[in-house]
Parts: sequence; structure tokens; C-alpha cells
Amino acid sequence: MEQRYLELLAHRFVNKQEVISEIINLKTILSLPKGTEFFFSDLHGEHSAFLHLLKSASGVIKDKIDLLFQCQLSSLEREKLAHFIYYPQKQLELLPLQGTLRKRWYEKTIIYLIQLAKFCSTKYTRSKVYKKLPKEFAYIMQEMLSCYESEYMLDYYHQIIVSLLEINCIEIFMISLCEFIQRICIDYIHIIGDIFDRGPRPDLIIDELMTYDQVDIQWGNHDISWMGAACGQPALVANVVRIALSYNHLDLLEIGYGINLRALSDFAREVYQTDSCLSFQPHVLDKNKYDKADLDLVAKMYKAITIIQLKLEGQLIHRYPNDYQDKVIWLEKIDFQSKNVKFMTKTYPLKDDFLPTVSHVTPLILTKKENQLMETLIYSFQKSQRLQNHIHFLYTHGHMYKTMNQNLMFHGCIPLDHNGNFKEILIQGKILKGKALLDELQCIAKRAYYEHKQEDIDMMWFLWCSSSSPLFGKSQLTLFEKHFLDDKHLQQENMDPYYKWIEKESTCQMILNHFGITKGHIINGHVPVRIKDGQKPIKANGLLYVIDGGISKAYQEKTGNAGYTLIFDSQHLKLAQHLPYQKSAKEGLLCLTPKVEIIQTYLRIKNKDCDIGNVLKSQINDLKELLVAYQKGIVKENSFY
Ligand SMILES: O=P(O)(O)OC[C@H]1O[C@](O)(COP(=O)(O)O)[C@@H](O)[C@@H]1O
Ligand SMILES: [Mn+2]
Repeated sequence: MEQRYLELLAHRFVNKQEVISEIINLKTILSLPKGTEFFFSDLHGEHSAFLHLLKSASGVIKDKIDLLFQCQLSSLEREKLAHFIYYPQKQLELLPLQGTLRKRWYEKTIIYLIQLAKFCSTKYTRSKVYKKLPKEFAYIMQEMLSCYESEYMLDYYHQIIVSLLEINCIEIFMISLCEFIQRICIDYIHIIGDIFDRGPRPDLIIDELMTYDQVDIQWGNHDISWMGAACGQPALVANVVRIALSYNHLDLLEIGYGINLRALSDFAREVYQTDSCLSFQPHVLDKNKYDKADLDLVAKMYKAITIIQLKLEGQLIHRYPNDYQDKVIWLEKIDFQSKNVKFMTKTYPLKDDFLPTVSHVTPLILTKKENQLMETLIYSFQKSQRLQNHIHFLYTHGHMYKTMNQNLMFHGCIPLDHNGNFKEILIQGKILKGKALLDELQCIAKRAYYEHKQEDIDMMWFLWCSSSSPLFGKSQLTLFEKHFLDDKHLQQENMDPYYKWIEKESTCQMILNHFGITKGHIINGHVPVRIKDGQKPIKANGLLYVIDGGISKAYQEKTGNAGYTLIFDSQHLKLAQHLPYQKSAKEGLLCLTPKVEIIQTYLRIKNKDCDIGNVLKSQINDLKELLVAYQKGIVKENSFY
């Protein structure tokens, strides 16, 4: 086995020299400071705000500019340089200078950009830096980045700039350089769930994430719902369509993913002709650019798909009675004569009693037309190549939880009982809790996608909204109650005891220990932190961070801010608190430098002290064995290719 492994390794490092240089390369990496990790959560389709956070590295680029150019540039000049780096194309279009003045500006700015690019690259190996360089300008940029500070440097730069001007490439070069700075400041991206729903274009967020090579995603309940829909789970198809319609996001469905809504819209128009669909008025936080559907029709479609979802969910609950003992099938509780709902000992009036598609005898059965339109929708979800690519990315880069560098990340919670112990949950015949529960649910989610087993696909609905799901972490999802009943008490969704217990250090430490972390942090999202009401993102004396701060526009009024980024570099753990993202008319600038709080400082953490350090150390050991094998003639050098 060992011999075969070494022979395989010899394909990659074909002789002693190659092995030796790789060992040296890996040892160098071990001694460098760790790369900067960024943690984002609950992006909820807000692509513009998220792209801004990436372009500005959540304030890190501005910090570096301030550090480097403190004495050289005024505060306004530094601000402008930062904006130029975030939005170079736009800023170049707005630049009022012409002729020689413009050329001088190019030259001055390029020199600042190169200095900054060098400064931001210092903690990475040359090879890593070069890999991030844009292909078209890699050679020139390498030259400029490796040029020593000397009296000849300016002249050398000047010559390069003159050549770029001559061939009319100066602006493209500057844009590439800015993009390089944006990218070199972000080494690793962690998404703590909920990329989808509420905001306009989660698809554009995923497109962007797919261009980074170090990304992981801890699935959120909304992500799992789209993943289940893409696997063809009917109730989840209805769910994601319902949520998109409830926020008027037709562009996402139709343009983003090519989902055919025609059958649903024809059906809704026919069934709810004059119905005002009052409880189904969509929130309009974003306008559709391409499909400017009329809101009356959207409301009808929203109502039609909600009814279908309620029927399909009722069927699921019947199919798996052991899993959903606590779920109420409201459609079966309607008294169609009195237009009331009977629940426990009470009777509640329906606030919308126009239900022409619900049979009084078999309320959970879809009508023929409902069946047909669901077939069209499910087919569209399964055949949308772009959606399937995105879901594939969520599967290959995603998890129920992840531990890295002493941080434990997950979206919702680890279900606890009222005494603060791990709650036991019955999953497909096994009683599980804590880490084992999350591991098993991850296997199920993967099987749903890779092995297409119906029972596993149906479990994606459990993950979306069961009171026992670590991704949901609430007593119930009050869909029927919110749309058809007027009772605040019934509409309430209570949080898992986890959310109370995490205020205690001992509980957080118990969870960390359970996941093999002795000294570290829990990072989760899911629950918007209402700063306005005095809530705090840091809990249990710094052991836990809730970083759902309301990047989602829909939640900003409640939270009072526009989200967080947790940033973990080699010297600090810091929390950036963002301002709402909106374009300021003035010069097209975005005045959005976040408020940054340093939470912990460290003495330069090196790669050797991180998880990657262990991986590299074991690679070095393997390479050393290969070297010995070459030296002793056990494996032949240059024996392949
Ligand atoms: O605020 P909206 O978009 O109407 O959605 C409310 C629903 O979303 C949920 O909060 C789930 O979404 P989150 O994971 O973002 O909390 C449900 O518990 C709730 O019923
Ligand atoms: Mn969530």
C-alpha cells in the first residue's frame, strides 16, 4: 500500500529536486502568518450588498490603505482611493480629467495601487500571489510587484505605464489590479447559511462564490429548502416558489433559473379572478427588471401556491407520522360550513375563506390542474441547468457544520432540551443527538441528491421546518396561521432551548468540547440580532457569535443595522458591523466603511498553528518518505511521463 502510494505521489513530484523544492515550499508556508478568514451569514439574496462586502473585504482594504498611506494621503484621498478599488470601472467613467492630467492621474494612482497590492500580499507565498493575478496582465504585475524599492523603481514603473498607454490598455490594467487587491485581501470565505430567499438575486451570490477557491458553506434552512426543491421534493418546490412570489422576485425564478411560471399564473388568474388575496400581498423591496408582473397577479399566484404547499405538507405529515407528531394539518381542521378552524378547545375564524381549490371531503388532494402545474414546476427545477450547477456547488462545498481553526460553524442550532442537554431525536429509526445527529442529517441530505431515494428527499422538508431540525431550531413554522388566522399566539414560533442556553458559558463550552474544540468559538447565524432592542451578537463571554445582523433588507428595520462580517486574521478576531447598502448620489461613492470592533488579539498566528498546518506537516512527512525512496532506489525517478 505504502509503496503504491509513494509511486502515485511520484507522478506529481517526479524526481528528488522536485520533492526537495516542494518540501521547502511547504515549510515556508508553515512559517507564514495565517490567511484572513471571512465569515458571512444570512445573505438572503442581497447580491449588491454582499458583492460590496467582498469588493471592500468588509472594510479590510480601507484599513490597509489607512495604515500604508496615513502620512502620504489625506483622509479624503484615502477614501477616494478605497472607492476606486471597489468600483474601478464606474470611477473611471466618472473621472472628470482629460489629456495629460488624466495620464498623470493614471500614473500616480497605479503607483499607489502597486504599493498597496505589495502590502496586502506580503503574508502569502509568491506562488499563491501569482495564482491570483489576472492572466492577461500576470507578467507585468509580477514584475511590478517584485520590483525593489529603489531610485530606478519609479522610472521602471513609468516605462510600463507608458507602454500600457500606448497600447490603450491602461484602464483595463487598473481595473485588473483593483480586482487583484480585492481578492488578495480575502483568503477564505465561510458562509454560515441562508444564501437564498427574501432578497432579489441569490443566484448572483453563488455565481460570485464559485469564482473563489477557498469557500465553504454551512447550509441554512433556506438553502436546504432550495436543495430539496432541486431534488424534486414537491412541497419544497412549492415553498421556494411561494417565498420568491411573496417578495415579488419573478426575475430570480424566470430569468435567474428559467423556471416556467406560465402554468401557475394561468391557473391563479382563472381561480382567483376577483379575489383581492389580501393576506397574500407581496412585499416589494426590489423591483423586477425583466418580468414586471402586475402585483395583483403575483398575489393570486402567491395564494395559489400557498394552498398547494399546505396540501403537499399535509400529505407528507400523513406519510411520516412518527417524524411529525407535533405538526398540525390545518386544512383538515377547517369547518367549511362555519368557515372556522377548530383547534384544541377553541374555534378561530378564517380571515380568508375563499378556498375554491380545497375539497371539503379530501382537503389535501391536489386538483387536476394543480397536479399539472406542479409537474411543470418540478420539471423546471430539475431541468434548470443553472440551478442544478448552483445546487451542485452547495453540495460540494457545503455541510451541516464545520470546524476549522478552533471555530465551530453551523447555521441554526444544536438542538437542546429544557435542561440544556443535547436533545434526542428519532431519525429514520435511529435515536440521535448532538454531533451524531448533524452527521446523520448530512448523510441523508447527500443521499437525497446523489442517490435520489424518496425517503431521503422527503427528509429535506424535515430539515427545512421540523422543530427537531438543527437548521430550523423553532417550535413550528406558522405558515397557515400567518395567512389564515388572526391570532398572534398561534402565529408565534418559539425558539429551541438552545437559544436560551447559549447565554451560558458552560453550555457553549460543552458544545465546543463535544465537537472536539477545547479553546475556540461557536459561530452561528439564523436569528437576526436586534441591536436596536439591546441584543448583542457576542454571547457567553465571547464563546459564541451570532452573525445574522440583517444583510437582508427585509430585516433591517428589526435589527437596526445591515449585517456583520466576522474577520479572523493572523492578529485579530474582529467584528465588522455594516451600514445599509445604498448608493449615495454624490460622485457615485459609497460611504460604507463598517464599524469594526476588535474582539481578540493574538501574537501573529502562523499557518503551522492552524488546521492547514497539520495537513502541510503530514504532506511534508510523505514527501520526506518519497525522497528516501528515491535515494534508496525503491521508487524510480522520472519514471512517469
Ligand atoms: O419574514 P418572512 O420572510 O415572512 O418569513 C418568516 C418565516 O421565515 C422563517 O423565519 C424562516 O426563515 P429564517 O431562517 O430566515 O428565520 C420562519 O420561521 C418564518 O415563518
Ligand atoms: Mn435561517
